[in-house]
Amino acid sequence: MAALRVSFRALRPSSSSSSSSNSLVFSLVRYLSSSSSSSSSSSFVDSGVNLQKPANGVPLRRKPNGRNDVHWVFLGCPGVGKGTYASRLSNLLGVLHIATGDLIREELASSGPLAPKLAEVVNRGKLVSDEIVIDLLSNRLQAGEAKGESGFILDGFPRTIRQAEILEGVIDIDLVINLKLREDALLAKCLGRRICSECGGNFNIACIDIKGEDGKPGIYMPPLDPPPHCASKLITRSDDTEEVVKERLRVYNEMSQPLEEFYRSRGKLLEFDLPGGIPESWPKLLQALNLEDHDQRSAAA
Ligand SMILES: Nc1ncnc2c1ncn2[C@@H]1O[C@H](COP(=O)(O)OP(=O)(O)O)[C@@H](O)[C@H]1O
Repeated sequence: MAALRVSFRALRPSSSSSSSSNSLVFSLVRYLSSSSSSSSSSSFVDSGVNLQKPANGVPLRRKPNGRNDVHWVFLGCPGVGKGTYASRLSNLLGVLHIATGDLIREELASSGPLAPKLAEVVNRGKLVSDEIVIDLLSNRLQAGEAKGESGFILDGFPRTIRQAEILEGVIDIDLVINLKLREDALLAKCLGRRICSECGGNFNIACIDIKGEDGKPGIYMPPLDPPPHCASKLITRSDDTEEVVKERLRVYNEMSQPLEEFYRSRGKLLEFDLPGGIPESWPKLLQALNLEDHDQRSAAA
């Protein structure tokens, strides 16, 4: 994606001291071993209804060097588009996008000592242990910090209350965006997912067109087609089979309510119902976050 410029219509000053990524790295590990929990919450965002705007503007902190220092989390079912929107937002804001699913897949591809154990868990649609996920996340943050990276959007973490408690104990998460999509579209979205084995680009060949009925609105999500040079190199994730996706959806639904409540009760949850595909949803998500994408506006002009 081309570099994007962004204007912040509503900046809030930093409201509480938050640990640096460095202390997060070590604290994550320390917290895991002590397994204690604490919450350092400061309420930035009203608990939400659909498309509710943060009452006081989106919680962005601008560092003296002009970089943004956001600590955001994306929640949402498999197939909802967490990766797509987290990646777009991280480009827009100039912060890291860290997807624990990607970290796990990198570990799987490395054929390291953890790979066989991970493959067995992931390919059954189960959750990897908190210990392993936190270890991978800590390593990623540590590598990022060595390169001077700061600010992040987490995608796929936390997934359990324990992970949320550990994270909350070590860093002040500003905002949790909970993406939602009707159940009947999720399976199709997962099964339509394709990755270019060469460039790593993510595409979706599913065309979802669900008509409205009984007063419920329909939804149209066009495919996200690969460019011609990727079309012959598409692969499917090994856990995107119908059986495994159904298990992942079941596991997600089991864990999601307490997780949502965890963040709702801290005033950090922004609920966002996807109204359709990317062209329809992206501008509305930006609107809900009180952000502007200049490139998109000039492209539309
Ligand atoms: N935070 C996490 N805790 C435990 N397991 C995880 C976590 N994040 C990812 N995983 C594992 O990686 C798999 C793929 O995750 P992800 O790429 O986020 O896909 P999706 O959201 O579509 O299920 C999950 O099914 C799970 O096995």
